[in-house]
Amino acid sequence: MARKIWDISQLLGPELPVWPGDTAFEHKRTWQMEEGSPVNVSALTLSTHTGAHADAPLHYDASAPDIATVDLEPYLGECLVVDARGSNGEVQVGDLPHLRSIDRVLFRTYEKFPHDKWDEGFTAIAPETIEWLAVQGVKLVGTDAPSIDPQNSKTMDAHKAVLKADMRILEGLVLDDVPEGRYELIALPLPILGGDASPVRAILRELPDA
Ligand SMILES: N[C@@H](CC(=O)c1ccccc1NC=O)C(=O)O
Ligand SMILES: [Zn+2]
Ligand SMILES: [Zn+2]
Repeated sequence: MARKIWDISQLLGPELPVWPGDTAFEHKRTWQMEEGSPVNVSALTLSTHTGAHADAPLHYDASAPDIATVDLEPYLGECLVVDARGSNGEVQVGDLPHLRSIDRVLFRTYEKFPHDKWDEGFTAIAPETIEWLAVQGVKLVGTDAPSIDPQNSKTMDAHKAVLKADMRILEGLVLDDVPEGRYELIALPLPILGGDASPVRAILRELPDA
C-alpha cells in the first residue's frame, strides 16, 4: 500500500510573495522551441529564501557553514507536526505538547497559508522555545511562517538560539492540509556554493507501518 504524501512546498511563480526588499521570483525562457530551438530552456532569478526553504548557519553567522556544506541528515527523517495556530505573536514554550524522542518539529501557525499576499504579522518562534526544543534533543525546527524571528527583528534572537544549539531551520512550509502527528520529512537543500539558504521541495510521507 503506497504511503500518503503531503506536498508542503509553495508554488514558485510570479505571484509568489517575497520578503520586503528581497529578490522577486522570475522565470524566463532562454531558448524556445516555437522560435526554432530544438528544446525549451529557461532561467530562474530568485532569493535563496524563496518559498519553502532551508536556512544555512551562514545566514545568521558570517563565519558559519554554507548550505552546500551542511549535513543532509536533519532534512530527512521522522518529524512531529505541531498545531500552533493558537499562539499569538510568538510560539511559546507553553504552546508545546509533551515532546518524546523527536528530532524534527514543524509548527503550523496559519489557519490558511497566505499564498497571494505578504503577511508581515506572521507568528515567530520565541528564543526560549528554540532553547527548550534543543534541550529535548530537537535537531531541526520548521515553520509555515517566512521566518522564525519577527519581520522587524534586528537581533535575530531565535536564529541566534538555533546557532547556539546548531539546529537546522525550514521556513515557508505549507501545513494547511496536515493533521498534527508524526511523519517522515524529506526537504533536501540544493548544494549552492556560498549559499545562505536554499529552496527545498518539502514533503511529508506517512511513516511505514511499525
Ligand atoms: N527567510 C529569512 C527572512 C529574513 O531574511 C529576515 C528575517 C528577520 C529579519 C530580517 C530578515 N531579512 C532581512 O532583513 C529568514 O531566514 O528569516
Ligand atoms: Zn530564511
Ligand atoms: Zn530564517
